[in-house]
Amino acid sequence: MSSNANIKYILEHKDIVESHIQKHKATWQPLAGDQTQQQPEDVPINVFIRVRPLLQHDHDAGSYSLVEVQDQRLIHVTHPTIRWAGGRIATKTYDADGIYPDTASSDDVYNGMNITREITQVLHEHGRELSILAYGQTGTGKTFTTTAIEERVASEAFDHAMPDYVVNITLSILEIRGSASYDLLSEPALQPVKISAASGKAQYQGLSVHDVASKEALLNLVQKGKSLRLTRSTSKNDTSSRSHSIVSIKICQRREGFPDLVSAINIVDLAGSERSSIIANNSPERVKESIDTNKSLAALKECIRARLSNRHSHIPWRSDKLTMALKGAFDEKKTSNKLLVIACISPSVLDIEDSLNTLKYVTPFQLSAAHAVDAIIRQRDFSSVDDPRKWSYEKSKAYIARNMPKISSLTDRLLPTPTSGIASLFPLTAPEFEQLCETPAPREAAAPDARTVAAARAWLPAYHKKLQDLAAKGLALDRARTEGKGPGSRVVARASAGVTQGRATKGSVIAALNGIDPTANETGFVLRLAADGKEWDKLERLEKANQVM
Ligand SMILES: Nc1ncnc2c1ncn2[C@@H]1O[C@H](COP(=O)(O)OP(=O)(O)OP(=O)(O)O)[C@@H](O)[C@H]1O
Repeated sequence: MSSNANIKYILEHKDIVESHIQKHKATWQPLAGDQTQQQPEDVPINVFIRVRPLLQHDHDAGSYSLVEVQDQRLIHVTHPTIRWAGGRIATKTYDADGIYPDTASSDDVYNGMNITREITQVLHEHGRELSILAYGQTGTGKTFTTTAIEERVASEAFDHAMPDYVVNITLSILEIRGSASYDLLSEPALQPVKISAASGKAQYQGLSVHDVASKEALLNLVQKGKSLRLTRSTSKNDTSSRSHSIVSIKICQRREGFPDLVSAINIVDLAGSERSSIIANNSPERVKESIDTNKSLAALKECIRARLSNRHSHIPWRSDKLTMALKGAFDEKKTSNKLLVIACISPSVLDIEDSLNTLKYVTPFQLSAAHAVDAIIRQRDFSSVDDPRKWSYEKSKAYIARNMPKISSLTDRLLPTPTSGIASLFPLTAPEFEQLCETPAPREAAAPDARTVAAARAWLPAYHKKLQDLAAKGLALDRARTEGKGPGSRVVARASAGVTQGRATKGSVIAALNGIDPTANETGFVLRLAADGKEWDKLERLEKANQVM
């Protein structure tokens, strides 16, 4: 089923989805006290997640939130999907070093990310580099978040400098647009910058460096430079930044008789990631831009992964301009350098695929030993009163039949003797067990009532019309392709005959929908909707009883 059709269905069935979310909430397991703590300081990367509020365009579309923040380490994202075979609602849990719900202020985020602590360390150690990187789909709050971070970093870079040292701060802002790079502070504006890799680091040709004497001067320049970033209107954001911007603040501290302390802070507002299905509907220029963006985000991921692996893997930082510019963040030799990644996500139904993609991208950047989700699975014991391992044979069998229809045919193998309980399911891992439990129960048969019959009668003409169009289109397509001799033509002809003679059955509809007509998914969705999603079986019985045909 197409993604739009899926979303439409989810929007229209908010009650079902919200009831699933409530049920899932009842199963939340709190983290043990020590697991709620921030990760230790001495890891090279920390990952944070910020959820933006629903925006006006979400409300206008009737959207709602599928994201629940449990606490500062755990977030749950519900993902309903609709297929011909039925709907499925699953909730996935992710963890991070800090998670900020839509109610969190930018100060909450800044404090939670411990940026003040990191800046103090940067200012006290020669050669240390801090990189703060905002990642996420377009329109999720990366610029909103990095702008607030820049404001506070601008003050703290001055405020937390070493006492008795003379402080000299410089600023440069680089913009990377696909394969080209520009100086956002040059005069005249937007001069190209050549980035190359030499002597183990990025070299810039044409990037201007500006002295800043105060917090205000620094912020003015940042605002001026970032206002020149390439923006376009996208479906999610009227002023979407279509480039990566890297604000680099270098701090040089001098004191007579002491070695100089030179350190750096990079604040990176990445271009929004986009899914290929969205990219495909755009102009060739936009398509290329998005492909370049996605390529550089993929290169970034490779470098971060390589940095985290314990195998001293080769770090492919030369593979892209972005990774060259952020080399310090992956430099294994500079163990005190730190990368803070903040993933920005939207809670809206409209964006759920992208939000999941963002979480899938960033959460592996944590060191797995400290993963809170792993910890929960480890700590979970099934010793509560309702411990499934202690269920009787009957209770276990009934549970499988009710909640796990996909494996109910295996019940005899799972529960081979009357003394076996659901514990026979183990050694399924806890997540596998949960996954199975999430499979929706089969629909219950109920006699069609008068309202159902009336509803079915009301939509039936539209249903027939749709099928006729579909069959005609399918036939034409097939004729053109096979001159009426291909195997598909017989299926279409049968479906078509069924339709035109008013004998459409569920089988002929599915035959017509499956693989013959390019719009089959959408049409299938219309039919499902017309049948109110749950009414298909009832309808079939009505058809059989000739009540509506
Ligand atoms: N936490 C938040 N609270 C209130 N509004 C927010 C929040 N996060 C984002 N917004 C609003 O959402 C819109 C999009 O935010 P922003 O431009 O920062 O997104 P972005 O991720 O940088 O997008 P792009 O990648 O397209 O540039 C803006 O109108 C912004 O004000």
